[in-house]
Amino acid sequence: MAVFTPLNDAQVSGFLERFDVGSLDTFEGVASGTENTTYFVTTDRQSLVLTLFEQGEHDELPFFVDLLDYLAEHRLPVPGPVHDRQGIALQSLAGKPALLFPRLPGKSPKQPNLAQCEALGDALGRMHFIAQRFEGHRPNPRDLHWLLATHHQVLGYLSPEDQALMGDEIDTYQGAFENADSLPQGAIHGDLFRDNTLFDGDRLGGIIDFYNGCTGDLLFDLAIVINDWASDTDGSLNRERHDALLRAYLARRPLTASERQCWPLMLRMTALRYWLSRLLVVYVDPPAHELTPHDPEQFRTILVRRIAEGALPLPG
Ligand SMILES: Nc1ncnc2c1ncn2[C@@H]1O[C@H](COP(=O)(O)OP(=O)(O)OP(=O)(O)O)[C@@H](O)[C@H]1O
Ligand SMILES: N[C@@H](CCO)C(=O)O
Repeated sequence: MAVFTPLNDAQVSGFLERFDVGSLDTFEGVASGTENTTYFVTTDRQSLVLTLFEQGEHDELPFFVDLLDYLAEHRLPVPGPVHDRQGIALQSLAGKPALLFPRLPGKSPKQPNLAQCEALGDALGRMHFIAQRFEGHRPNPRDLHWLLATHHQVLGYLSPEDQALMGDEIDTYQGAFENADSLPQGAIHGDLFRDNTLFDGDRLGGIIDFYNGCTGDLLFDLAIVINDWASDTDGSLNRERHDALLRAYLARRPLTASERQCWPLMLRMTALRYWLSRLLVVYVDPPAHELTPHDPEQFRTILVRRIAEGALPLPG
């Protein structure tokens, strides 16, 4: 369902001629994905991914290209965009902005094992370490300001208890984060769920889908990852996955005192960030296609657990 723009053989072959990647063998639309059109393309030389951008702010695409270039240059497992014969990555095809990527190996883990959690923690720690020196800038579109400005849109769909829960939480974050010492900032992925990683066995083949990438608190990114990778189905933290991921991360980038202090609340704020974004998809801005939206309740459950149980001790 992720082929919003159909392409024919002539369009794809003509497109590939702009690059030094060989000539077209086959191409097929990719069914997963919800926002962009994605094709797997094979040439006589390599496997590639062609993405056409269907929505979003197209003037932000250079930020994503620069970030992926930068991370790939630093040997992070990300798909560095292929540049054409003139050195340009960002293209146009069928009237849409288009990028060509190497196809990375592996598939997304639904239930990551401890070696996979460790591999992801290590890569994220390395990524955050070097991302602090990335010079591009894009404000975090899903930070506390966004929560404050947007949550009113869903309150009318919630029970009185959930309205109070959401409102009280946002008040708490405001009080705490606005008075906290500043947190280390850098380029962040912004949505590093399991389905945005590819694993070949225990080896991390790649981190993909950087289109929520932005400049923000590194801790925000880490909390998103822990809530997705280390939550059990009842929302509570799974100590083994939590420790495997964080031990590897902290070996690459230790947290500051201020980050350690903010950690329990950051886990709550990023849980609420997804509760809210999923509620917006369900009630306010449903997508034009028939894919089943992600369940907001899952992140309400995680939020309630984090409030009741707090964070686990950081390993080491
Ligand atoms: N470089 C790559 N290597 C291998 N597979 C890829 C690559 N890029 C994308 N894919 C595959 O294409 C799918 C869709 O890509 P992507 O996640 O970028 O699309 P999207 O429409 O933004 O989806 P989402 O719903 O995750 O936001 C991925 O789930 C993955 O299977
Ligand atoms: N990772 C998001 C969807 C893509 O932005 C979610 O689970 O709600």
